[in-house]
Amino acid sequence: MQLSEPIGPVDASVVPRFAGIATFARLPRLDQVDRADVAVVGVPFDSGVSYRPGARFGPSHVREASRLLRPYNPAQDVSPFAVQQVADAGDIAVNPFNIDEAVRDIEAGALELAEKADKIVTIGGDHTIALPLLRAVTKKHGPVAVLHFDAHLDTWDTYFGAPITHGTPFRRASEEGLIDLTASMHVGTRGPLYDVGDLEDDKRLGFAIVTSEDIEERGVEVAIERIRTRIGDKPLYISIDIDVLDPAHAPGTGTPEAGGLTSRELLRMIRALSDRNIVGADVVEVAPAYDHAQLTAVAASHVAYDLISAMAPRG
Ligand SMILES: N=C(N)NCCCC(=O)O
Ligand SMILES: [Zn+2]
Ligand SMILES: [Zn+2]
Repeated sequence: MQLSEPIGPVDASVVPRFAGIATFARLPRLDQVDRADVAVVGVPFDSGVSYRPGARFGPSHVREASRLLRPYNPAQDVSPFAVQQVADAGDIAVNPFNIDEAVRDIEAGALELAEKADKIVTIGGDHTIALPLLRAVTKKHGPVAVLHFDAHLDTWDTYFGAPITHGTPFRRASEEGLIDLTASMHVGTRGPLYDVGDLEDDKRLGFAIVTSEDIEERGVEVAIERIRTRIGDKPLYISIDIDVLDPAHAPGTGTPEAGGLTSRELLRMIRALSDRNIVGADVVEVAPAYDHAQLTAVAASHVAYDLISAMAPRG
């Protein structure tokens, strides 16, 4: 925690929210506050995608859409920028032509940032980046419970022989022992797979699953109960692929799947985690070229805001 009062966002009643350079939620930059309880960092990398490219433009698009966020979050009864120092750490900019080098540099960038920030909320970028982010966060916390919101499993083995892609981060992370597989789960999965073996492989790794259909059939409350029981009080890393939302709520993404969650359902699940031990989070796969009226970026910025709110100290 900081000794002095946190420096909050630019006051929208003094400087109109559409003015000035966009940091996340108009927060100070990390170099303006020295250190932070929570740093928001962009990773503009999308060389791991299997379909539509463009998530490299995600961080700046989400920052633009985050101008409208306000300082008090009634859904969690917390002022997330007043009870902890939150700052924008800019981007970890990496080589778009060399995935191995990029992944090494994302991990190094996250480790360097962790010296100045207790927790990191990363805006992607494609889902490949979850692998180096997990490598970094587990250096401090050991294996973490991973709560993975996504239409996809992202535990496939390889694509075109490539082991590090946006469809494989949780396979590699499982193999490396980064994930506490007794406490991890996918939420919101749906849509066509390659083979029934995809699900068998995933189960063998040890993930539990709450599908989009489960949520439709049994409701969000039941899903929340299952999530809370599964993760317990383990150090928790939350990885949110924005394509967990239905394309109606998040069209701006690279591998959209019909039949997904509403943003209201997703936000409700995140808000139910404010008493858990969240050690880091990412929001990935926002691809502005397919977005309309900032629909996807507004959803992603609110998701990041509620993650930061859920990280805030209480009482
Ligand atoms: N991580 C995301 N968004 N997508 C993975 C899709 C893998 C595939 O193309 O089959
Ligand atoms: Zn996905
Ligand atoms: Zn994904």
